[in-house]
Parts: sequence; C-alpha cells; structure tokens
Amino acid sequence: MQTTTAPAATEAAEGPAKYGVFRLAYDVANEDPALTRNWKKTVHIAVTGASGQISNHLLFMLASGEVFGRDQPVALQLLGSQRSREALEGVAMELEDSLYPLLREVSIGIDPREIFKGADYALMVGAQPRGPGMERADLLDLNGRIFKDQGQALNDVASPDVKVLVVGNPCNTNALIAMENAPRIPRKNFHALTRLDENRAKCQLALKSGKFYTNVNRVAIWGNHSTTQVPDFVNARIGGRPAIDVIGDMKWFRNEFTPTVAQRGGALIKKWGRSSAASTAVSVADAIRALVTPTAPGDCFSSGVITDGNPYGIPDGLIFSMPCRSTGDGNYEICDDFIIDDWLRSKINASVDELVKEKECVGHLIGTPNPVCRITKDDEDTWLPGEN
Ligand SMILES: NC(=O)c1ccc[n+]([C@@H]2O[C@H](COP(=O)([O-])OP(=O)(O)OC[C@H]3O[C@@H](n4cnc5c(N)ncnc54)[C@H](O)[C@@H]3O)[C@@H](O)[C@H]2O)c1
Repeated sequence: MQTTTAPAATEAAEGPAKYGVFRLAYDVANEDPALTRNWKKTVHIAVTGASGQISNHLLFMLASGEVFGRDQPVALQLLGSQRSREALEGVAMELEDSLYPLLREVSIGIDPREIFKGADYALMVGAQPRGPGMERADLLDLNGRIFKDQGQALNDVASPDVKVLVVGNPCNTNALIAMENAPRIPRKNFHALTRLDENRAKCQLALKSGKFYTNVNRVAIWGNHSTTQVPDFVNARIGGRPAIDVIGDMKWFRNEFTPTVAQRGGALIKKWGRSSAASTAVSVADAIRALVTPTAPGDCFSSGVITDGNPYGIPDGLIFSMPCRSTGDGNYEICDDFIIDDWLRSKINASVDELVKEKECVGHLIGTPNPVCRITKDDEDTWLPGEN
C-alpha cells in the first residue's frame, strides 16, 4: 500500500505560511515511486532559535532524514526573535539550496502562535544569553518569560500530543515553565536536553577504560543540566560489565569524572573559541531518535522529564533528568531498575534542592501563590561553562 503526504493545499490550511520554493504545490503521488513509495505522513517540527549556532547544524540533520528516518517527510517551522528576522530568511535560503527530498515545507516567523501551529515536535533552542553581570535569578526570569509565552502558544495551536524538547538554558526550569503554561498538553511530553551530558559521560568512560564508546551503555544523567548534574557511573556498563569493575578507580569516578563531564563545554571553548554547537545538535538528534526508535534491552537514555510518580523518591513537580526507555512510539517510561547507592542519593538530593530553588524563583510564571526566590548573588554559580 502506498502512503503519501497529503497534497500541499490540504496541509497549508493547518500550518503557518510557507517560504520560497516550499510554496510550490506538489503531490508526492506524482514523484518517483522508488523514492517515495513508503513515505509516511509529513511530521511538523517547530524549531526556535532557528538562526542560532545549534540550529545551524540541527536543521540540516532534520531535513536530511537522519533523525526521523529516510521514509519520513518533514515540515520545518522556524521561529526567531525580532532581531534575527533577516538571518532566519538566510537559513531558509540555505535549506532551499540543499534540495533535501524529504524537506517538504519550510516556514519562518517571529510569532510563536503562528509558527507552532500544528507542530508534532517543538525543539525549543532559542533563549536569551546571560548578559554581563547578570544574576542567575535574573536570567531565570528573563528566559522564563519567553518560555511562559511559548508554552501558552504551544497550548493554543500545537498538536495536542506535541513532544517538546527544551534546549535553551536554564533548560530544566524553562521546560517546567512551558509545561505549566500548557495544561492541554500531557506533562509527560516535555523534555529538557541532558543527552549532551550523557554523550560526554560516555566519551569519558570510553577514554578511561580504553574501550571504544560503542561498548558503553546504560549511562544515566540525573538532575539538572548544570554543575549539580549527576553522571551515573554506578549503573553504567562497559562491554556488558559494570563500569566500576572495568575501570576500578573509585577516586577517579568520585573526584574527576563528574567535573570533567560538566566542564567539557568550557574546555572546548578554550581550544577553538566557539561553543559546542555541533555536538549539541547531534545530542538533540540523539534525544529525538531515542523517542522514535525502541531502546535496546537493558539500555536507557537520559532526558529531563517530569518527576510525577517516579520510582526513585524524587519529589513530584520537577523536570529532572532520569534514565528512560522507549518503545519507539514517541513516548517513554522511566526505567525502574537503577540502583541508587548513598553517594548517588546525596548528589541527586543536591540537584533536587537546586531545582526546587529554581522553581521557587519562577513561581510568578507558573501560578505559585506568594512565590519567594531564595537564589542570591552569593550562591555558587552552577551554570555550565561554555554555554551562553
Ligand atoms: N541543554 C544543553 O545541553 C545545551 C547545550 C548547549 C547550549 N544550550 C543552550 O541552547 C541555547 C541556544 O544556544 P546557541 O549556541 O544556539 O545560541 P545562539 O545565541 O547562537 O542562538 C540563540 C538564538 O535564539 C534566538 N532567540 C532569542 N530569543 C528568542 C525567542 N524569544 N524566540 C525565538 N528565538 C529566540 C536568538 O535570536 C538566537 O538566534 C542557549 O540557551 C544555550 O545556553 C543548551
């Protein structure tokens, strides 16, 4: 049986106006059946911060088919800020010139209510950078306002089952704000990106053990995407054996592994003066692929997800990175068989405390009665080096 995208005229009614060459009417049924025979219905992907550094890699991965599959046509709905309007058009022109067969539609704009229309996925990369001397509490508020507005827009116009992945920092709390402002969308559908941290942790385990990273699995990141993150070596495996046994150096695990993972972005920026946009984009692709392909038995992927009803005693109501698995249908469940030893528990508790404080500071954006912010300028700066 042949499955094709609906003709353009039908889809245009649901989404934002299309850009350039993508305005042309097409009917996939008239195209080379060798290429299009098994194509699925077009998936609509909204990307914010679309003219930024991360998106400059990510959009081309999405359009090429390497994220959603070679049988999956995509529509890209690109949101920028007022300042990046022109740049957005440049991005759309580059996408036009790339002639990706699977890229069926591109639309650009600066109004989330327009751009999020009918989105099946929302990849929220855009955020304001931290200005000179800006306190954490100020940045939480500045970006929180953006995510409140964008959460409400998702609620109003996106697909009711839209899957949302927040990349823009502080990503856990931004995801929480978007979620709390989108009551129509299942809370489970909101993710904060911690896959880059997982990938960095796997790389360090590979380097230390001398085994290539394809042998490393079951690596969870717990907590916040900040320096309080907890890369989990207790449950990690290398070549099917516990990483602790393979490496046999508990001092390294406890004193070096976590800071090396957390400071990787800073180390990289020192070498070539740019932030890690390409590997972040790769990790976004990995995070989406983890939802649309089944997780291998015994393995997991890390994602910042809602803690409601989690099996590890982490308080409800936080977006907290935990080990997850998926059957490949876009949904996930939290793995329930990870061992939490005393060391892990104390580190997880510290990340919980930080996220509770962040949540208090954005209480005015999520409807908390009489919110009080306890983050002060004297608190330790837990922002990850190398991320703006
Ligand atoms: N979670 C992670 O693992 C991770 C890793 C790296 C970077 N980040 C974060 O990702 C974000 C983007 O990084 P980048 O390097 O692409 O930054 P960038 O500055 O190159 O791009 C950000 C883009 O967002 C746009 N933008 C700002 N406000 C917007 C809004 N309200 N709506 C839509 N677009 C808006 C800006 O115009 C800019 O083009 C930053 O917040 C960064 O800290 C997260």
